Amino acid sequence: MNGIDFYEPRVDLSDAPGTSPILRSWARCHQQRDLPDEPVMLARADLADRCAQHASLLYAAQPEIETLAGLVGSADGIVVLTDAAGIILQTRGNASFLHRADQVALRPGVSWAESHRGTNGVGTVLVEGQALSVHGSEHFLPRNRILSCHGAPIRSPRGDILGVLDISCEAGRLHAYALKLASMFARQVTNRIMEQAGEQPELLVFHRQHAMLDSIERAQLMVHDGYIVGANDAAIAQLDTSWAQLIDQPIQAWLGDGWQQATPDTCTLRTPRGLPLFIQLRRPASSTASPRQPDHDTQRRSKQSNQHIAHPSRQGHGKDAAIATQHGLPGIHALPDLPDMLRPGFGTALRALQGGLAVLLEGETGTGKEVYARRLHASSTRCNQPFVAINCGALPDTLIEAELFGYAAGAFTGALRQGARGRLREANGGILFLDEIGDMPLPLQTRLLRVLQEREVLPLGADKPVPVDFLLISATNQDLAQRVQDGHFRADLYYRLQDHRIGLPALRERSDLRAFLCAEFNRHGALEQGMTLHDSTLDALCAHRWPGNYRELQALLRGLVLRHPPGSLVMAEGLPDGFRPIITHHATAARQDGKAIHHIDTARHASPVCNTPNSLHSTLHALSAQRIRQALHEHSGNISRAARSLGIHRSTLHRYLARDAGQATSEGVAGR
Ligand SMILES: Nc1ncnc2c1ncn2[C@@H]1O[C@H](COP(=O)(O)OP(=O)(O)OP(=O)(O)O)[C@@H](O)[C@H]1O
Repeated sequence: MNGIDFYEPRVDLSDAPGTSPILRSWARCHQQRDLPDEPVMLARADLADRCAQHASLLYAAQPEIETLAGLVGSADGIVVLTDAAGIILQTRGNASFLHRADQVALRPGVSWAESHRGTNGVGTVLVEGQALSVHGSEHFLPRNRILSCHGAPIRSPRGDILGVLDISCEAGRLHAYALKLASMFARQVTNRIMEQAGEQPELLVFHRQHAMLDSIERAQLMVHDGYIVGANDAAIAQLDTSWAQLIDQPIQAWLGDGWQQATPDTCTLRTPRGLPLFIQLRRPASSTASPRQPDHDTQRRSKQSNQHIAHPSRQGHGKDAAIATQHGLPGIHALPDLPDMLRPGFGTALRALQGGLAVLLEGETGTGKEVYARRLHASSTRCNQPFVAINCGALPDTLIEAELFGYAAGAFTGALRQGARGRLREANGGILFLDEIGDMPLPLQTRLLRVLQEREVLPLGADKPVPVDFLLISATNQDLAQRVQDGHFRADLYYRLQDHRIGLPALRERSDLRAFLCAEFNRHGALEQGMTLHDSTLDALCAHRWPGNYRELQALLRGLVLRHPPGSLVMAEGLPDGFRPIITHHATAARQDGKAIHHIDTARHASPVCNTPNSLHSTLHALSAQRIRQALHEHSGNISRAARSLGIHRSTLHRYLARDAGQATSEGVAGR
């Protein structure tokens, strides 16, 4: 049997406790009285949510999983990928062993956290924070002793544990290289996250031996504005340091001035500690600008804002402009998807609209009323005709009449010589969308009612009305019936507008909120940048009220992606003010086929992640809050300048402030 040794599992309990990870784990399991008898598992829908949450990990790990499955599959083994809570996201490999593994619940959706499955090659790796093997009888639970497991933590470039890559096979059939393989492939996942991070930050590769620069042993550093924002474990080992000491430090402190000379061609440098290194710049921050221009952020921001402009789904949605006309744009595929709960009624709404009924969209601000109206337009037979959107709340009183109804030549001083058609006539043949209709001034309501009843417009100064043909969609975030009662809105217009009413649900009412938040986060660039929302962050986001609904969400996600370096595990403390971290000890109810089985204690299992070196550098802890406040004061609140004066990276100061705010908030709550 090539490469397979027979292994006699043995646990030497005579060893002093605490000397081996396996013994420490057994001691923990003995202490824990409520180790569950049955596997703790997620319902299928919850597993799908979990996979959406960890899409960037699954995406980055796929090549390794495929290659490894091919390797270990021939030796009757399987590859297992879990998240940082120990929940299996994916298994691949030998089909007959997959079947056997299924019998011991080594399958997607099951938690292999140590507190659920005892000592094992996933949960114990998470608690110990290191790669290790658990052979046969070393498993705490007798039923798992048919297994040999070799697990290695997958780390984010900032050192947080994102999950475990595990190779499992039958006990007694141990591949001699399994643990080394798992560790190498886990590192390769981190490397890929670093390499996939787009143009920025810069990526430096180094090693003491030239030939190793292209090997899996190569050290990698991500550098942003001269600060280290990510490292793989080979870099940590070669620099003989830890993530906590390295991250957010000036690269100069570790590699000296020589790093400035790094180019795609190999060069050499000597670190301040005298270590000679071969180094290459694998990814310059920008292909056009000099790699180390300080203005990277400006470039990044402008790239984002260009995307913002170019993204068709965001075109013409600005609420600043009172009026927007679009001819057949954007296409339906460019618009955000409708929430599931709105889909069944969409066809009816479209038929009603095309049949000439006035459609009224009601919902809080930012619930997607304009998106819905644009979808109706894009799906209608008038999709190639104009879509004229008028924000009735933003029209200046003086211009209203002329803008909406148009005017005849020479109608008033300053008027265009040839007159103006007015927006209502511009909608001719297409769709008129009256947004924030509840804010329309009363005199205008009277004129609008006449247009709707008679289907003709009388421009200012004209003596003959002009026929118009448009379909009407109105939208409001107010209680129109109440506005009528209060005398602010004409009752007859109110009834004329609502032949067909549609209520748009608030974001917080979405039943698929968790999965939706993950999907939107990925859509905003998190997938490509290897970013993951931590459980605590998702809990806080799901508990938020979202008064600004989708608009607020889009702004938040854009900010999160911009403020965190690629490969980040985004913790709740990294959320802005107002998103109070919620600590849930029984966050996810795990169900299968509708019946409750167990609670998966996500907060508890996430704790190994929280205990790993985190993003805040230790020198920052030493900086007193007062010094930070003083620096901010001295630089009039300018974060970049304050951070520079403190000698830390801007993103670090942002995270510190967010964390500080979070602490202040929870202290405030506790103090009440
Ligand atoms: N289902 C959705 N999924 C993702 N994003 C969405 C969704 N619906 C709307 N959005 C986004 O939310 C933002 C606000 O949408 P929209 O302008 O349609 O809301 P609104 O209800 O018309 O707001 P207001 O009441 O303030 O006029 C837009 O950027 C839009 O792209």
